[in-house]
Amino acid sequence: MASFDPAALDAVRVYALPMRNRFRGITVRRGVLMSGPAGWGEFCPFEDYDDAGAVPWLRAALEACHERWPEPVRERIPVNCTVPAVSAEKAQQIVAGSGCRTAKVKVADPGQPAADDLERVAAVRDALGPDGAIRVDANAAWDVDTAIERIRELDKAAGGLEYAEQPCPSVEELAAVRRKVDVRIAADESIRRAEDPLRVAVAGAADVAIIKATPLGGVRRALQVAEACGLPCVVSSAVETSVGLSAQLALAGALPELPFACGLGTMALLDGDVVADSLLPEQGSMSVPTAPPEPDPALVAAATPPADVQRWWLDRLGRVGTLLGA
Ligand SMILES: O=C(O)CCC(=O)C1=CC=C[C@@H](O)[C@@H]1C(=O)O
Ligand SMILES: [Mg+2]
Repeated sequence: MASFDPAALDAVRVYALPMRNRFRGITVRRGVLMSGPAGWGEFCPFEDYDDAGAVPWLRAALEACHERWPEPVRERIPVNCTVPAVSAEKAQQIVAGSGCRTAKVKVADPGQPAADDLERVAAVRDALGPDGAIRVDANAAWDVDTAIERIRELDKAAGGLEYAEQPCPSVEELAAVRRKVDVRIAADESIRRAEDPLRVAVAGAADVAIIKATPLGGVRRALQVAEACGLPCVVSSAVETSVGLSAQLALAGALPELPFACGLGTMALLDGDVVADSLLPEQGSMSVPTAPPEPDPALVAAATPPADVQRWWLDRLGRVGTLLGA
C-alpha cells in the first residue's frame, strides 16, 4: 500500500474509549477505524506522535484494510498481564484476576518514588507465586547509573526479573546498562521510534526486541524488523481496540520463533471495545485470528467522540495520508 486513497475505504469511524487506569500518561484512548476490501484496520498513533511519526501507523491500518495476513505458524499466543503504575494492592488484584503466568509491570512513572515500584513488583510476585515471570518497563526514564541501581533493586524485590524493558533512552545507554546487570535488557522505543526500524542497531545493546505491528507499519514490516534485528522477539500491543490488536496477534502467530509471552492482553486496560467479542486472554493465552474482527455498530456509536474530536482525527488522518503518499 504505497498511497492513501480515502475513496478506496468503505468506512471511517473515530472512536474514544476510557482507560481503566492512567497508562502512559493517558486516560482516554482514541483513534480511527477504517474498512477496506480485506477487512478493518485501526489508525491510532498516540497524540504525542507528530505526523511523520504517525505514517507507519497508517500503513499498518491500510495493510489490514487491503491485504490478508501471513499464514500463522501457531494457534495460541501466551501473554503477560500488564500492570500500570498502580498501588501494590491494585497490582496484586490485576495479576490475580488475569490468569496470566507472566506480568509486565510499569516502573519509573513520572512523579512516583522508586519505593512504590519495589512494593509493586513484590506484590506482583506474591500474586504470581515463585514460578511466574516478571518483567518491568521503565519507558526510557533512567540514566545509566540510575538504571543499574534500580534494576538490581527491582530484581531483588521481584525475586528475579525476566527482563527490563527500555531502561534508558539511547541504544548506547542500553548497552552500558546491559554490561553491568545480570538481568536481560529489552529494547522497545529504540526500535519502534527509530528513524529506520529496518536498520535496527540493537544487537549488543539488548537481549530481547519488543516489536509492534501498529507503530512499525504493519504485520509484514514488523516481521522484517524481527528478522533484521536477529534477537528473540516479544510482540507487544499499542493499546489498540480489538481491531488493531488482531493484527498484533497475527504478527505473533507468524513469527518463526516466540520464546517469551507477548504483551497482548491489553484489552483489560480499556474500559470498553468496538467489537462484541473482545480479544481477551483465556488462562494466559490468546488465539490467533485469521482476519480482523468486525466492529459492532452499536458499540462504535457508543464510543463516538464529540464532533470537534472527530474532526481533529480526520484532519490528522488526511495529513498523514498525504505524507504517506509523498
Ligand atoms: O506490553 C504490554 O504488556 C502492553 C503494552 C505496553 O506496555 C505499551 C503499549 C503502548 C505504549 C507503551 O507505553 C507501552 C510500552 O512501552 O510497551
Ligand atoms: Mg515498552
